[in-house]
Amino acid sequence: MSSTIVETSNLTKRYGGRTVVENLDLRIPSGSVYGFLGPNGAGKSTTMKMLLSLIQPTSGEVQIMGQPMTRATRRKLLGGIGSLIEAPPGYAHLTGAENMRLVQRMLGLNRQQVDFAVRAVRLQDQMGKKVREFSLGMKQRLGIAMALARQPRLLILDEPTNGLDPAGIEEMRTLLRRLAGDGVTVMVSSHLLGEIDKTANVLGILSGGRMIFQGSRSELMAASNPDVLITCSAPETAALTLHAFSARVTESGEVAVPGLDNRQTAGVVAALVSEKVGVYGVRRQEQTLEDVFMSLTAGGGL
Ligand SMILES: Nc1ncnc2c1ncn2[C@@H]1O[C@H](COP(=O)(O)OP(=O)(O)OP(=O)(O)O)[C@@H](O)[C@H]1O
Repeated sequence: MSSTIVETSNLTKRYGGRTVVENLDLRIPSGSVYGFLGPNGAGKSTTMKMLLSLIQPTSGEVQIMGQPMTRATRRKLLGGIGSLIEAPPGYAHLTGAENMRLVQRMLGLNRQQVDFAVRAVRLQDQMGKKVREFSLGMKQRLGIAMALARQPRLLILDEPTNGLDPAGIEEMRTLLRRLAGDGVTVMVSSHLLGEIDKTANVLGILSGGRMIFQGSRSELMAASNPDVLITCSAPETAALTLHAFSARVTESGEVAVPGLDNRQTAGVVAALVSEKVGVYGVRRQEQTLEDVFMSLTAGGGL
């Protein structure tokens, strides 16, 4: 069995002359929580809709569970995928239980499957309420229960934390982790790294329709190249000496030099010493994952 549950090659979507998803090579390992990140408009929803065959790619391929998504395989493959795209589904004037019964009938499921899904999202005590009385978080969880009822191997969730308060976000995190623990692969999108970085073990970062990073959190941190900060006797002179490296003096009086590897750092220090600048200290700027994400998506790539 393939250890990659979703794989795309050169997946591309154009609307008119505009390319909104470009040559995407997505790799979602089986059993992972895959955090699909990118600013609004980056193309996350469009990609998810292509994975679900809701829209047709302009070019490129989608493989799910080792099989290409085609007209012939579509029905079977979609049977193994649960999804929540756009606003949570569910009829507001019906109760949670009535909504779930509709799903049960539509998909030809048994009672146990529905009960399992409702328990998985911890809604079993709220099912008598009308959906219009649900909080947004409860509506999202009901939507996930609907997606889970068919016991999918893959769950695709588009921004399930959108509009949730911090407690709701935390609840969603716990739920996704639990699902992954039960063996469901979860692909979840967000425009906020902080909302999914603790849940996801693989990250895919999209910017302007292109994948600018795909890998683990630690790979993302390793791929970043934080500024080198130099404390020295004559910051202005140092910045001038290192003008070619785009050095600048920071507010705290250090000299910040971007984009240096270790060898270049040693060269820069040697250059300062030969200019008779006293070098007191050299360190890398501390970066959070959020900093790396922000600079990646702002700059458009690694
Ligand atoms: N049917 C369509 N026709 C034309 N352009 C579209 C269509 N659907 C999406 N787009 C454009 O494609 C780009 C990507 O949209 P998409 O919804 O995939 O982004 P996203 O990353 O999911 O962002 P968001 O979080 O805001 O939904 C946007 O610029 C959007 O305007």
